[in-house]
Amino acid sequence: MSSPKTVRWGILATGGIAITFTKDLLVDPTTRGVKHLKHTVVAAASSSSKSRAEEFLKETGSPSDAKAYGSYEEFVKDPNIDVVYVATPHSHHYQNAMLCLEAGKNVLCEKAFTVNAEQARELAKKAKEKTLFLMEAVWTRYFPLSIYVREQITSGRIGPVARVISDNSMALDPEKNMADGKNRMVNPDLAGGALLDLGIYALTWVFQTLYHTQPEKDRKPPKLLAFVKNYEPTEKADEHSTIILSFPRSKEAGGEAHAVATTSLRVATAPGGNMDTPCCRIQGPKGEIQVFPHSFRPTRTKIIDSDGKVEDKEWPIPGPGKGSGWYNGFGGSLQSEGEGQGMFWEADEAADAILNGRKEGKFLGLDESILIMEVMDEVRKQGGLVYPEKIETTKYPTQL
Ligand SMILES: NC(=O)C1=CN([C@@H]2O[C@H](COP(=O)(O)OP(=O)(O)OC[C@H]3O[C@@H](n4cnc5c(N)ncnc54)[C@H](OP(=O)(O)O)[C@@H]3O)[C@@H](O)[C@H]2O)C=CC1
Ligand SMILES: O=C1OC[C@@H](O)[C@H](O)[C@H]1O
Repeated sequence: MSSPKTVRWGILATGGIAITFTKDLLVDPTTRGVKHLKHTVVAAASSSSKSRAEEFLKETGSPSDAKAYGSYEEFVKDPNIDVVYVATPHSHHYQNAMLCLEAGKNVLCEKAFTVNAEQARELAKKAKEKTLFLMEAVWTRYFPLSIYVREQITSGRIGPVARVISDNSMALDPEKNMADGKNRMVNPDLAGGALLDLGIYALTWVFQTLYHTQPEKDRKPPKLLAFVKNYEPTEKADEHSTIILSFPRSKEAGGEAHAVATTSLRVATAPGGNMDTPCCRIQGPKGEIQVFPHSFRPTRTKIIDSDGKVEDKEWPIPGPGKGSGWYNGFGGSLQSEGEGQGMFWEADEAADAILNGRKEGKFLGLDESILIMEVMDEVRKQGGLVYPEKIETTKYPTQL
């Protein structure tokens, strides 16, 4: 077998998820059975200072010759970078990803892809114009667990999916943990709120089971009805959103299917850390597939056939040894020995695409990312949630 090809990553921003992702990236791919590619980190950039980027490279165990930059603009000029991982808040994705694409870099951009669908369309257009790879980093889609669930659906195990109930909620106690309103989870200037941060996963499960499993030519956008409750102290970020969706499908494909997607930063899918309640139920006439929390990093499925037979499966995330641990998304990293976070699977997909000349993600292409942004635009429209113009704009460059 030929030796593995190495893909050279640049990390844009040095916050919580950038640390977690980079540690996962540097886990030996053979520990998860990947032999044809390797990842390395050649550069990192911090908008705060060059010294922060240096500290980040040390903290993540990046190679000692990786270059530290104190400016994103300087960083994107580095000729050694094959692909940039964009790890800034949602508000900044459009400007930062556009900066990378304009500089000729492939991009893996954190979720939510952008603030609105128009920005997502502009990024897709630019990537196409420059023949570059661009993918929204919805890591969960690349979990073996997700692949298995989609295969169970397409193989007809539960019959045509009739209904999906999906929740991603975390009781973050915002008054206690985010009292000054500056935290990215509640800060309107950073496109905060449950919908874009957590709701995207509730929608991910709806879309990857009801939409992505359909043959491409049969996929149709859903109609929806939404309710949004704003977080009172800032009034411009949602504390929960509830979305009812109806997916049109041909009679042969099972006819119209329904979904309910809920998200909250006030109440939890797994209250008190109790993981026994499914975060997603995928229901068909021949049975039900249940996925257990958290919906962004699930590690258990249960399939209950209509005759009552139960298949309960655990999906441990491979290590080895010290993985990145479990990042709770608002300032802390809980180290768990032996497990990775599971972000390496999306990194493998991005690297594989780049090595093979593919321009989009296999399990989440740009059209689907754009459609999900359109759904979130509609939810915000129905709920009256508008972000500041400077982060909704498609004008590039805009100083944020
Ligand atoms: N896939 C997943 O599991 C997760 C994904 N995320 C996503 O990752 C992104 C970042 O989240 P997270 O890492 O938790 O956020 P953090 O606040 O921890 O980090 C964001 C980083 O972005 C940079 N940045 C640039 N401009 C700003 C600004 N005006 N305000 C704040 N930060 C800025 C900073 O890095 P610097 O100073 O170095 O430039 C900062 O450290 C979000 O899109 C979020 O949705 C978050 C958690 C989990
Ligand atoms: O993507 C995410 O997954 C984990 C959550 O805790 C975090 O807030 C979110 O950004």
